[in-house]
Amino acid sequence: MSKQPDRLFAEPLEQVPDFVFNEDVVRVFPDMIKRSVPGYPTIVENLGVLAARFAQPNTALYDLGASLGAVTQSLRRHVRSDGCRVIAVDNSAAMVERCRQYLTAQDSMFQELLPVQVLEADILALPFEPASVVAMNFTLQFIAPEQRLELLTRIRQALLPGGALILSEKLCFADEQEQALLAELHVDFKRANGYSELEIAQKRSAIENVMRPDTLEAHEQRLRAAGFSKVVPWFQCLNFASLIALP
Ligand SMILES: Nc1ncnc2c1ncn2[C@@H]1O[C@H](C[S@+](CC[C@H]([NH3+])C(=O)[O-])CC(=O)[O-])[C@@H](O)[C@H]1O
Ligand SMILES: O=C(O)C(=O)Cc1ccccc1
Repeated sequence: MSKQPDRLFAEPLEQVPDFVFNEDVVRVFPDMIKRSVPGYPTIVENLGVLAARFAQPNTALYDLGASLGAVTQSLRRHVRSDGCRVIAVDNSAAMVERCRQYLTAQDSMFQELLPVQVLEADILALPFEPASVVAMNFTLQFIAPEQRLELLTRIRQALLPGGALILSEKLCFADEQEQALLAELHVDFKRANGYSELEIAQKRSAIENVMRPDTLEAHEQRLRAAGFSKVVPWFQCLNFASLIALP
């Protein structure tokens, strides 16, 4: 399970292809996400702490768009409720294969971890079991905008009273000046983490057609339309934020 530095966009590409979660991305993903998403380690660790408050005995905890299972591992480190199990879902075969290897490694290092099931599936086509916690850590932004409300509505219907959806996303901003400042500060963050101007520019064109951020206000409105009664932002670092949505 070698972890390599992300150099995917280091050399000039004649045409930058759309970003896909393939084997090349899997090999560098832990490095890529840490160097690209300000606050990512803090969000992942605290997601487990937050989840422990909402988790209820004998229920499912979902990690939707689990990638390599960083959130699943955090849930398993922090949630102590009896009879809970984690269902990690991702539609990238390459991610799922490596995620299973990481979770097997976690199992061999710790005792009495929550049982976990890793599903290779499209979350848009997945029937949800009753759940006390649903985590979507930077996944909704990759779902086609016109499908987001229906997905959130199905998640809301699966959530048990007292449970929560924890939703982390890259944000955009209606105010031009705020948008420009936070986008520039995000580029500064990437530079400070060793990405070149070329890497930053090529990555930007790779993700522009596949990752579509919303404003905080759009998230709040849509979560309410999906049936959530309360939306509580608990973290923001530059243009990346995480929200707790209560049923
Ligand atoms: N329709 C879909 N169904 C299932 N999975 C999907 C779908 N669309 C995209 N994905 C998956 O969602 C994940 C998004 S990454 C999540 C990081 C992780 N949560 C982390 O906390 O480390 C975010 C990022 O790379 O910025 C990828 O693994 C996709 O394959
Ligand atoms: O790199 C970026 O600019 C991002 O916004 C986040 C990201 C992180 C990992 C994969 C795709 C997008």
